[in-house]
Amino acid sequence: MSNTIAAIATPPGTGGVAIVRVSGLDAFAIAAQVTSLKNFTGNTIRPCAFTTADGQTVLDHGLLAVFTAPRSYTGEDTVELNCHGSDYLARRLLSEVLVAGARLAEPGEFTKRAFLSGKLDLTQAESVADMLSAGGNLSLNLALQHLDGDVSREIRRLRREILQILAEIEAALDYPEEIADPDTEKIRQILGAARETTARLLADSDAGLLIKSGAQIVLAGRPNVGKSSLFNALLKHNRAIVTDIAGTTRDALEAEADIGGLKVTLLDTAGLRETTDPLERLGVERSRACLQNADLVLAIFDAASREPDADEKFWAEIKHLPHLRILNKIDLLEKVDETDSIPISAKNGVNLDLLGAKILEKLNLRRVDFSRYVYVSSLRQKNKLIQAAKHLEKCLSALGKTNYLDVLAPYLKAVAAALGEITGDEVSEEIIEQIFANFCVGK
Ligand SMILES: Nc1nc2c(c(=O)[nH]1)N(C=O)[C@@H](CNc1ccc(C(=O)N[C@@H](CCC(=O)O)C(=O)O)cc1)CN2
Ligand SMILES: Nc1nc2c(ncn2[C@@H]2O[C@H](COP(=O)(O)OP(=O)(O)OP(=O)(O)O)[C@@H](O)[C@H]2O)c(=O)[nH]1
Ligand SMILES: [Mg+2]
Repeated sequence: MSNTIAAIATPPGTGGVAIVRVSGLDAFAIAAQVTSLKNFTGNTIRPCAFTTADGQTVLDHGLLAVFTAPRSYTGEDTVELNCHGSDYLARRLLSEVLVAGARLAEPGEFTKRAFLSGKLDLTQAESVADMLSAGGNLSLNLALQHLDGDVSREIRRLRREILQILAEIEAALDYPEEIADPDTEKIRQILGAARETTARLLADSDAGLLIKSGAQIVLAGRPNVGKSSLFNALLKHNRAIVTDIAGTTRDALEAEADIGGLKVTLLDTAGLRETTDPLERLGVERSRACLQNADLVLAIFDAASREPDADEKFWAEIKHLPHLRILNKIDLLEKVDETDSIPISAKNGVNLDLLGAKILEKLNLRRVDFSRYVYVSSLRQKNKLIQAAKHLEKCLSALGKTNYLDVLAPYLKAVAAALGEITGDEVSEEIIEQIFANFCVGK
């Protein structure tokens, strides 16, 4: 099987430009067959003709980007055929590249090669997929932090300190005559600091995971309180039908919005009330199902039409869920005197920025600061951190009980192994396969 891989790197459909990527030992030989160029100099992009593999028929006039190993994304010789952005043309060029000797890349295989050649570590490689799915400024900055290697640097620094202690203990064990036991107090200090760092990383990982996945926010309330109006206002377009008839929304409506840089899935639901209308009742059932999966429920009340009993009944359903209380239609009031709710007017767009800030605060994302902290953002990384923290605890408790430092060695090794799996410094082939299998073709 050829070692040289190829794929279309751009999405299907019509666009300005489409890119066919080719990476591996035969990349230049293949490019010589399917282009009018014969010499390939690294870090150049040149106009040329793209042809069939037999060189007989011109298919397009485009640009060829050339990267010579190891100075490329994959670390291998790479060419990128930049053709006119036709789906057909890109697929045709890819098939000529395959005729010329490449094989189709597997999902994530370019990035996997970048990892295997040491261009990216595992947290960086994982972040490439996160860059592609970033749906707001927060998730973009989070992915970028991983891509820049900030997370790896912090994890590697921790791991180096653990390995250093391990080395000192083992040296003293191997050469008891010449090398003194390392200082217990110093070890305690280093391990204590490592415990603090892992605890901080774990505490912040929920923010990282939420930023990456985006939050599910459900708009709930009695009929006619203005759920659909707020839905439209947050989306900045009139997606949902708004009328003054109670029971307008039947099915749950779902749409993506950007709230303070956070990617959010907003769900507009049918107003919650007892009803004999079978259609409306199905809608109410759906509303209740949505509530259970919400990261946050916006519990909306109507400032102009309070119905204490009905409001209380609705509130009883919501109050045990993560929620914000919202008082809508404040434009109809002379003065707002409720302090436990966020006063807004969905219709006039009043206080929507305040609502956005409160949403971020409620989701614990208000203090996210990429310039000061790193955020673990995958369950895989988080689970490894939990393992590292567990073994660190064992080290610290053993350290309190004995002066024989060699009992620490297996725990220290386990900490280092868990940290090494995060960055990919100690990782099995199986895990690597699993990570890259989730990528798309061409990445
Ligand atoms: N056309 C194109 N655009 C792209 C990519 C790509 O592969 N091709 N990328 C793919 O995701 C991203 C950019 N990532 C890249 C990272 C490193 C190198 C690279 O050639 N690095 C060399 C040379 C560095 C240099 O000359 O300064 C190296 O690291 O040695 C290329 C792309 C986004 N845009
Ligand atoms: N004055 C005022 N009217 C509002 C405001 N928000 C919504 N309304 C009006 O309230 C009525 C109901 O609004 P909707 O957004 O359809 O309410 P809903 O909660 O989705 O209602 P259902 O789907 O029936 O449960 C409409 O006539 C809106 O124009 C507001 O902030 N101020
Ligand atoms: Mg509605």
